[in-house]
This record gives sequence, structure tokens and C-alpha cells, in this order.
Amino acid sequence: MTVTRGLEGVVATTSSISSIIDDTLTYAGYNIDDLAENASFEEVIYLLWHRKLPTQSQLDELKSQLAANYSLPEEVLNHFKTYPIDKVHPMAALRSAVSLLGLYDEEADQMGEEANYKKAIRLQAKMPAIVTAFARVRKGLEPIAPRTDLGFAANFLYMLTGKEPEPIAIEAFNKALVLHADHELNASTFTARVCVATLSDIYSGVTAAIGALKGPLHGGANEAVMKMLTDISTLENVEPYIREKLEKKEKIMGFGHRVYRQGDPRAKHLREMSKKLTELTGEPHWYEMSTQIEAIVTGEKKLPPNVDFYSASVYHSLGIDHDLFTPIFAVSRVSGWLAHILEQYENNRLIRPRADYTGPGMQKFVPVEQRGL
Ligand SMILES: CC(=O)SCCNC(=O)CCNC(=O)[C@H](O)C(C)(C)COP(=O)(O)OP(=O)(O)OC[C@H]1O[C@@H](n2cnc3c(N)ncnc32)[C@H](O)[C@@H]1OP(=O)(O)O
Ligand SMILES: O=C([O-])CC(=O)C(=O)O
Repeated sequence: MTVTRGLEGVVATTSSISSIIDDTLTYAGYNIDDLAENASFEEVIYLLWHRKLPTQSQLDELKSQLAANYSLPEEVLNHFKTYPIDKVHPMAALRSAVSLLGLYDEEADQMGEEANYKKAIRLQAKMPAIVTAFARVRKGLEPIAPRTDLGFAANFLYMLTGKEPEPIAIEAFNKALVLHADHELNASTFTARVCVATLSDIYSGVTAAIGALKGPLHGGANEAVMKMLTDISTLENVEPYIREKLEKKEKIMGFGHRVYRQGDPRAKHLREMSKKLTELTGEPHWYEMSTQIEAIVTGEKKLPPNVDFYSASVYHSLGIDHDLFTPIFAVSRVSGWLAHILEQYENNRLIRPRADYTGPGMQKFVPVEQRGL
């Protein structure tokens, strides 16, 4: 058997949702650069789910379907109050809450294209409520009811703070959602597909994907980047801190990628936003430290930044708690997970690779009393 560690370069499925070819990322044929500059997150959701951009009436319909499903069942809200709240990471809370949502969806196990599409709308719509309600409940604050007149990005920020966000914040947050929405067969999307390929339900698929996104080698890296920036804290500390880590062969969070070699095309949009927002908030050092880190890591290791690197200072500048960065990634990426789950159901085959066994050779069973002390 030939083993490909980490399945690097293995093509495990066909997909018409997004592609990475020669370091260019497209969603259903649209370049990410175009979408980041011009599209609303709702248009991207539609694009990922239908492989075409919506007409105005299709977009209006999707927006009203999402808005109608923004709220959470009371049972899920109450459940947060039972968590050991000061010990729970918001990604763990999100993973549990999505699983819990499945309990209150009477159609959770109903298969069929229409039922699954309706569940996709419900799940996409409720992710912001889960993240923002948990973020507030843990601070002893009441969750804020969604504003159905606001778009997806604006409503998220509103539910987090209770204040109508500034246009610049909406623009930045929308762009971040667009940039994180899908990424071919990344680890969490693959997890979702493996899960539903057993013909398990959508809630199980998304719960599994959240678990995979949580790790610091994947979505969890954005929180880890902010921790690193906070640890470094001053421009003078950048050089010694990063060089020491590199000498010890430790990984610098937010750098490197399994697929991109020349660089992640999403990073430049986030870098630009980071510059703008950190200037506006009067904290340009976060951006300056980040560019210094980038210069050292690309110089020493030829590793360019990935999507997680500059998203850290962007979310920080929007006043978002650092442990909410990865849940926000999930709020966006669930659109991609759902697209892939629906695509998997359309043309399903169980996903079941092989392992090259390296354990002990054939053994003879010995009863416990004869095995010695
Ligand atoms: C949304 C996302 O998921 S984007 C990725 C987010 N994750 C991170 O930012 C975490 C930091 N980055 C990494 O750990 C990796 O680059 C990954 C996991 C993203 C990709 O990993 P892989 O393709 O498996 O590369 P792998 O981990 O095998 O690294 C290959 C070599 O580059 C080095 N390397 C890779 N990334 C980094 C890094 N961030 N810092 C320092 N060295 C690195 C490894 O140490 C290894 O060196 P070696 O050959 O001397 O042992
Ligand atoms: O594709 C990957 O391996 C990780 C990534 O950048 C993403 O999921 O956005």
C-alpha cells in the first residue's frame, strides 16, 4: 500500500463549488478577488448553493428566508445558561448548540432535496444567533433579538453589541464572511462530507465540521495569531520573538498552507482591511507588527500568510473578543459546508479509505488469568 501522509495531493471527489488552481481561488467560477470587492455574503451563499449568482428577486427571497429563521429556539438559549460558562470555549459551545438545534428540528432526519435545502437555510440563519447569544450570556448579558431588516453581516454585529454597526464595520465584516465562505476540500469540509456520506443528517455533518475547524492547524489559527500578537505586544519584540520560535522549529500561526505555494489570495484583502481598520481605531501597531512578522517569516521560511493571519487584527479592530474569531469563521464557512453536504447527498458514495497496518503481527489469545501480573 502507498500511504500519502495527510492525504496530500489526493483527489477524493469531484465538486462544482469552489476551485483552487494555480493559487487562484474561485467560487463556482467567480474569482475571489471580484467577490471580495463586490458581493454581499448572501449573494455568495446563493452562489455556493446554486453555482450561479442570484437575480434581485432570488436574492430578496433568500434574504427573507434567512431573516425569518434568524432566531433560536428558547431551549437552545436556555441551554447556554447550564454550561460551565467561564470554562467553555465558544467553539465548543457552538459545536454543542448546533447538535442541540438538531433535536428541535422535526425534519432533522428527513432526507430529500427540498427538506435538506430548508434545513440549510435554517442552519445558516441561526449560526449568528448561537455565537452572539453565547458571547453575551457568558458576560451576564441578555441575548439580543435579531433585526430582520438588517443584512447578514450587519445583523451579526448588531446581535453581538446591541448597537447598529458603522458602515465601515459592516463592509469589513461582510468582506471577511465572503473570503471565508468556502475553500474546496479543506479539513472541516472533508469532515462534513465524510460524515454525511454515511447518509447521516445535516446537523451531524455540521457538528463534525465545527469540531474539525476548531483545531489550531485549521480555523483555530486566527485566535492563535491574536494570542501571538498580544504576547509580542510591541514592535521591538517582534524580531526576537519570531526568530526564537523559528530557531526552535516552532510553527508561526497564520503562515503556510497545504495547497497554496505562492500565497493565499485571500490574505491581501485582509491585510488591506487590517491596515485601514487599525488606523481608524488608533491601534496601527497591530498591523505594523503583523507586517514585520510577515517580512521575517516569508524571508526566512518562504512561507506566506494564510487567511487566518490578518483576519486576527481585522476582527480585533472590530472590537470582537479573541475567542470568537474561530466561531465567526464557522458562521461564514457553514455556507460552504452546507453546499458540500448537499452536493455529497446528490451523488453519494460512502467515503472509506484504507490504512496500512503497522501494529503487532498475528497474536494468539491468552485468557486474562494466564497473562501474568
Ligand atoms: C483556514 C486554514 O486552515 S489556513 C491554515 C491555518 N493554520 C495555521 O496557520 C497553522 C500554521 N501552519 C501550519 O501548521 C501548516 O502550514 C499547515 C497545517 C497550514 C499546512 O501544513 P502542511 O502542508 O502539512 O505542512 P507541514 O506542517 O508538513 O509543514 C511543512 C514544513 O514547513 C514548516 N512549516 C509549515 N508551516 C509553518 C509555520 N506556520 N511556521 C513555521 N514552519 C512551518 C514545517 O515545520 C515543515 O518543516 P520541515 O519540513 O522542516 O519539518
Ligand atoms: O484549505 C485549507 O486547507 C485550509 C483553508 O485555507 C481554508 O479552509 O480556508
